Amino acid sequence: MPPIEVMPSRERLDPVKVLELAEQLPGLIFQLHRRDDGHLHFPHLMGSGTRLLDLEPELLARDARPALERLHDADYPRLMAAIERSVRWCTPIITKFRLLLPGDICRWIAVRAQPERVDDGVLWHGMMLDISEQVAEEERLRALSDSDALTGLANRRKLLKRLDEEISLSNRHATPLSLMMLDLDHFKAINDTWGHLKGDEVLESLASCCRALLREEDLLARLGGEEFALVLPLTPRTNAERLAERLRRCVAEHDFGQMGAGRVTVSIGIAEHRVGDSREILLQRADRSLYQAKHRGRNRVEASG
Ligand SMILES: Nc1nc2c(ncn2[C@@H]2O[C@H](COP(=O)(O)OP(=O)(O)OP(=O)(O)O)[C@@H](O)[C@H]2O)c(=O)[nH]1
Repeated sequence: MPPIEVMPSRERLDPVKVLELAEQLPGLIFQLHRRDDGHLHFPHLMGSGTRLLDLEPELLARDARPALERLHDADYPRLMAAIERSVRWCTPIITKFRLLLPGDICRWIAVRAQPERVDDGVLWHGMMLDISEQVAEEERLRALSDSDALTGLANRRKLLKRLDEEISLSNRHATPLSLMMLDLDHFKAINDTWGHLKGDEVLESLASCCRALLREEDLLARLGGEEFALVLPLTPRTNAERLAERLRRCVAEHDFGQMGAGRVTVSIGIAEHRVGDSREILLQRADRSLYQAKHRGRNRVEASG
């Protein structure tokens, strides 16, 4: 048997074989040219990824627009800005974008391209790879790391992140922001009397009860155990108090199955953000209000702000 030449010398490389190999590559390799007048086209496109585009390479060799028109609306300006930055500073393009394909299919594509100045503009040598599966996995993991397994609500981590964002918006635009802390009353007794599983059901029902009364932009999170928190953007203290009273009543009147209505109650503490205060201070003030609600008899709302 003749020996297999694993790595033939460059001179003896068969150009046809090299082209065949390039066409088999997952993803695609390309050259993108930008003329000084801004016109973009792909002089070369190769690899199995060209089939994904479903556009004639000859067409794209003259004009890149049919491919660019397939970009997701939110990604088009970002990619154009990355191209312009690359032209200006001669830095590589390293980004990802969504491509909308016929049949409402959306794929995430990673691109990496090295610019080179040529006589009439800039020429990039690059590659693109379909990374939709990795992006979906990343999103799944992110959702898991941001949510509470029992109730499906946001967890403490997500709440703190969102609170930071809302505090910064409230500071910048002087818009109202309230934070609510909710804690089930005598939950230990519920567990002890009806069992831990029933306790879990109560926590899940409480989450649904609250969710039904909230706006899209409100964020309800389970901080742990029987303690919940609610971020209320654009909500002054008086409105938060009204909502808290509705939540309190909703829980007190809710029928939690075999236990009967009126056996589960919640205490609620509210604090309205004061411009300039830190996240920790807002959390402490809401906690203090909750403590007062417990101290003054439970199944009630207290606010500071
Ligand atoms: N079923 C269930 N119970 C939990 C969970 N996490 C914490 N708990 C229980 O919640 C109870 C909380 O008890 P405490 O902190 O004494 O509070 P409480 O009995 O609600 O009393 P007050 O808050 O003062 O009204 C404990 O018995 C915990 O075991 C959970 O995920 N599921």
